[in-house]
Amino acid sequence: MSRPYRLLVKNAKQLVLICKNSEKYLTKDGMQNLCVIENGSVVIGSDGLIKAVGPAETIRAQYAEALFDKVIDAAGMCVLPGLVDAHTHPVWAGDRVHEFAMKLAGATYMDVHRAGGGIHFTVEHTRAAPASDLLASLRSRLVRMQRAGTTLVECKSGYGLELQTELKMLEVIEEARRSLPINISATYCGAHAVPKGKTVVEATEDILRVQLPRLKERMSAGTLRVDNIDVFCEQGVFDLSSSRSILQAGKQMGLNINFHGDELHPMNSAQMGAELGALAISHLEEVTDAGIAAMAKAKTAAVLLPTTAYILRLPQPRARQMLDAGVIVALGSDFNPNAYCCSMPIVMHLACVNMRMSMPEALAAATINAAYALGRSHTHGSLEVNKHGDLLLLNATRWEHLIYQLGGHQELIRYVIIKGDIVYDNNKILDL
Ligand SMILES: N=CN[C@@H](CCC(=O)O)C(=O)O
Ligand SMILES: [Zn+2]
Repeated sequence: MSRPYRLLVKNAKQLVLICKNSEKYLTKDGMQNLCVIENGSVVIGSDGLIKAVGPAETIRAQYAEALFDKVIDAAGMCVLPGLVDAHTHPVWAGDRVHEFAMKLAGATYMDVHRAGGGIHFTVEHTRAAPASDLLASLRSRLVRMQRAGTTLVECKSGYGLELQTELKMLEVIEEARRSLPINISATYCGAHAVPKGKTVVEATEDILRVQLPRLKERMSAGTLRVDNIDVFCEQGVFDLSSSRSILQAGKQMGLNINFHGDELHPMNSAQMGAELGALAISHLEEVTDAGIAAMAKAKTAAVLLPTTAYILRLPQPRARQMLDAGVIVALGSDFNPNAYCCSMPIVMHLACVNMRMSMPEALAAATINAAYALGRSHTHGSLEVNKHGDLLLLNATRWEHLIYQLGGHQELIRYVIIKGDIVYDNNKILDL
């Protein structure tokens, strides 16, 4: 018989709870003043949920008689909630390393896209790839993210642009969800680009009349779980009105609206998303002041993606204006063949240096606010009783080292824990 408690992590130099009053998200001062306990412990039950967090002395007294499957002495270490990556495109075949060279030589994202590269290149390879290959590469990407501290990740389809391949991608995501410990939020992104040979109107019709109805059947039958609907709302891709009709149709099916907006051109995507009750909008490099105000009012999260602006040499999203206006700011890696980054610690570092966020703001954005953007902040994003026991242990006495040491997360992260189980032990890997 299993013992009543799965894990005790005791005596952490810093135990970073993020928040402690069941906040669904943090804004403004709440993001600056994270809840941190010096010398703390956390208890995870056999159901994988957090049973207690607090000062080490208090937990020691309360759990003096308890039995634990495992005890980790975290003296000299920091404990943080597992990181949440709110935006990724991790299912695809065919890398685009050749395009990186083109972009370094001056080609823009849309130059490459119009020349038949970019998303179209990946679509061609992903359509041709067997599901087993897509699953194998997805697994290794997710394991890589997990090693960098991510315990909940959003995963999009969107390199099929027709029913069969979009379903193939969502099935691969579903299989990963069933077979890997990492938590997944699945997103249907059939409107990621207008497929070759179709107009926007035809592509929109195909999504509304063919793809979404089939998806609805599969969701009702319980063979596919999809959480969010996404569209690339952009000049030369899906315009405002086609984006609106696709997002509305998804919402009617019970999906959360969570889409790409105002990336390369100001499209008024933010205002449209706020009006539709979008849970999140990603990118926002070109969002207007009115868009920022609308998102703050509607509690629509802004998922900022520092790797995109960095790699494409775009203007940075105006994080400071959004934060000052009270927008719920979250972060994502945007892992995709254009931006090959699996590491949320690197994303937080870029957010601090290039977008002028503070370290506490970046950590809040990569935990509780990213969980909010995925509709999961009641279960993830902070170390609070009854939430999932997903955490990281750092070989450092201050948590800020995770952001400060650019690219140092591989050495810093000692353990990654999901629902009380150790899913990554740095010492064991290094011993191999
Ligand atoms: N902007 C649209 N989609 C992706 C890029 C996808 C790709 O280039 O394959 C993004 O979020 O950056
Ligand atoms: Zn994206």
